[in-house]
Amino acid sequence: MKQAMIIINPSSGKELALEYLRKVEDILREEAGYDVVVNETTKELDATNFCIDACKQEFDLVVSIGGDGTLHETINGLLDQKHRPKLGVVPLGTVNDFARALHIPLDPEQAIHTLTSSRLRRVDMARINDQLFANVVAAGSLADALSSVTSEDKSKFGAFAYFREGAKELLGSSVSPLSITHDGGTWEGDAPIFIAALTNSVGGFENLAPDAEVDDGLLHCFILHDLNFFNTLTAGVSLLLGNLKGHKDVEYFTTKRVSVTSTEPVKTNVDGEPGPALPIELHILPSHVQVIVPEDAEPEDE
Ligand SMILES: Nc1ncnc2c1ncn2[C@@H]1O[C@H](COP(=O)(O)OP(=O)(O)OP(=O)(O)O)[C@@H](O)[C@H]1O
Repeated sequence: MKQAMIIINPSSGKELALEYLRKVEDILREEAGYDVVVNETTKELDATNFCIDACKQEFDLVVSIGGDGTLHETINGLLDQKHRPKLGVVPLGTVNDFARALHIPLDPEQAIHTLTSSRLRRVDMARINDQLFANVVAAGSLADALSSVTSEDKSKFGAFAYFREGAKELLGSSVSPLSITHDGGTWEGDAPIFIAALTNSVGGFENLAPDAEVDDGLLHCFILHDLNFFNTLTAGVSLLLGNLKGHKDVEYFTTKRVSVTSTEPVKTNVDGEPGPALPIELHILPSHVQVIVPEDAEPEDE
């Protein structure tokens, strides 16, 4: 019989996570014909360890029920594994970038029904030092400011919580000396932030990297530099309009590999959570995981 593991963060989804759990179990058992194991997380890294078990025991499917934090921890269980189960996602977080990028419904009830879809999409992941990420890495003082956005603010303001925190930091015009080496050369200079995105949805802004496809085998990178008060406002407008890469103070490139170093201590943010300090090395892992997407999802599916 096919084996599915549900990894659920019971603290996500405004206390409703366990109610959704029963529905996911039912649909996987009765409609999709899986033998189902349920693992509830109680602390950081539980989701990673559960997913490692699912890989070692060659499960067919892992379903992550929770926010982007739980999803990020779950996909990290896939690191360096020979057998990688298919992935199902029931988004219960406040931003849910990964689900947005894959057109998985943000309504949990609808997302649960998607789990019976026969459509799979191969999705790129990327490696940063010794971990994986599914969505975005940001480095610089601005990235550090974004790490301080609370879940409460995210629920209240959505993507604007990041924008608000970012604008405050930019007004303080703190920059980091960065050296960024990618497939096309090296960029050196002072910048408040470097961003490498895998999908078009970053911090709930579906327009940050509109060209990024989940399976294009590329990291879409942005370096914001020379940002003063006026430029910050225009960069904000460009971000909302989806043409950030065309802004005069934004360097944009795509690459398969990129390394970022600094002569100063610089922090990073990985998939919305605090990440390792510089130096960092990123490289793309094309089509690394197969994700269940809605039957009517966009192209390039199997
Ligand atoms: N039982 C638990 N209680 C509290 N925290 C948990 C529990 N299990 C896991 N966690 C931690 O909570 C973190 C955040 O969880 P998750 O992203 O699922 O929810 P969220 O904070 O509601 O979502 P978002 O980040 O989108 O606001 C996880 O990265 C994990 O380390």
